[in-house]
Amino acid sequence: MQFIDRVKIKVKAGDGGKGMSSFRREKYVPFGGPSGGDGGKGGDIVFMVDEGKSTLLDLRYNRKVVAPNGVNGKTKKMHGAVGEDAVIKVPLGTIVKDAETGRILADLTRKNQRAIICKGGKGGRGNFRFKTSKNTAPTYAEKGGLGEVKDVEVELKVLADVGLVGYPSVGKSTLLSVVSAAKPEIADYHFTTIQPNLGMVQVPDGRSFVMADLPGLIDGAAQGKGLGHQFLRHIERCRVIIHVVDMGAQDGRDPVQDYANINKELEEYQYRLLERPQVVVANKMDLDDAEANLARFKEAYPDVEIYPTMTALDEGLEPIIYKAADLLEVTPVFPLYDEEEKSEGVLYKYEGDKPPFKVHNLGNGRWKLTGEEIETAFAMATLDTDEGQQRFARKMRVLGVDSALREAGAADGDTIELAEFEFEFVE
Ligand SMILES: Nc1nc2c(ncn2[C@@H]2O[C@H](COP(=O)(O)OP(=O)(O)OP(=O)(O)O)[C@@H](O)[C@H]2O)c(=O)[nH]1
Ligand SMILES: [Mg+2]
Repeated sequence: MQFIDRVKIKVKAGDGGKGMSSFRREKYVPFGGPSGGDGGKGGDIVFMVDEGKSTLLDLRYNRKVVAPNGVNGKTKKMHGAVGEDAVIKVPLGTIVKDAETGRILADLTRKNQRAIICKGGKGGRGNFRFKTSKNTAPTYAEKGGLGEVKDVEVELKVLADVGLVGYPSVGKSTLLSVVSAAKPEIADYHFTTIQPNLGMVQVPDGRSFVMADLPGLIDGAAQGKGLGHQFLRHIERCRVIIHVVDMGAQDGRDPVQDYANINKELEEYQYRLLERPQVVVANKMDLDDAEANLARFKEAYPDVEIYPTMTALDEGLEPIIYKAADLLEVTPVFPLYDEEEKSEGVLYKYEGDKPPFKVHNLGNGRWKLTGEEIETAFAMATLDTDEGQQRFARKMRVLGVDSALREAGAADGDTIELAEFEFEFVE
């Protein structure tokens, strides 16, 4: 599940300090030689991976980053101090492009990776450097070099960190709408949400993460009921789950049972989603039976930490945001893609669990892929951003199908079944 977070910023490396022009003046040394020191180098603009970050939110508030200049050279051959590098910390998977040319300046895919995006200007040389046998008293000293300036586009293909899970109409979309700027559709009928919505959540202490509002689950989802597989698949990439339970128990539902049922579906699904850390939310505490239901819930699950909320009234959400951020810090980062897997585009792997995909060998190296879940597979990687849809429509390439056909020895007109395939988006 991905969407694109993109910020344009201006960056400027520090200018080099001026070289000094001066002469030694000492007692008993009437004509001292040149003694002007070199200027310091200007600071570089460095982008660096910080695994603690998952969004580019900081950059939105700081659109111009300037590294300090080098200090001018001094007398007595003393160098000016070097300007410190300005280090811009970004999440793993960030790409830095030149905004004018679109050229990729850095693709930050490794832990602690650093990339110099703008070089600081060189320090100018002081006049003592220009002393020669012919000119023993040069007055000339160099100016410092200018620091590079660039407009850069910083781009991150974001994976959702936190996913909202629960039965339909428990208030998942409402929760996302309150804690982020996202505007998902909210309504009192089931399955209002059929595609994930993503929002950026900012924790008051400065941390931030991406939250996905997912379609509601129902009993039997793990067996594929009610588009269950499609919906559960979205959760695979979320590191932390916010499990929302409706304590109002409308529609004759029982929150105690609901909680167990949803966890059962998570457990039965192939990637053992139940092992993801959960924040359990008791929503709709404003409704009549909610208190009594919550008491029963606590009795049934004395070990479960539960957060009571009235999401629609924006009550009780802050502790949930903190808790989710804390859990993210101790939950491993899902790698965006491995080094080897990376080609020009981002490579996605889809492993089918339902009916395998069928490849119809049309001959002449052409083939057609069909299967119930193909759309889901593609949507999973593109998500429903406008940009994603366009990419989806125009620039996708499925890999490995030719070799699968070859291996199976499929003649023209034959159809083979495929359990998994890889695809990538090509720029
Ligand atoms: N009384 C009350 N109603 C709430 C609260 N939070 C949400 N609701 C209402 O519950 C209904 C469903 O809310 P949604 O946020 O659309 O629920 P959802 O879980 O996203 O539902 P699906 O997308 O269908 O899975 C809406 O009418 C909300 O206004 C709350 O704290 N109290
Ligand atoms: Mg919804």
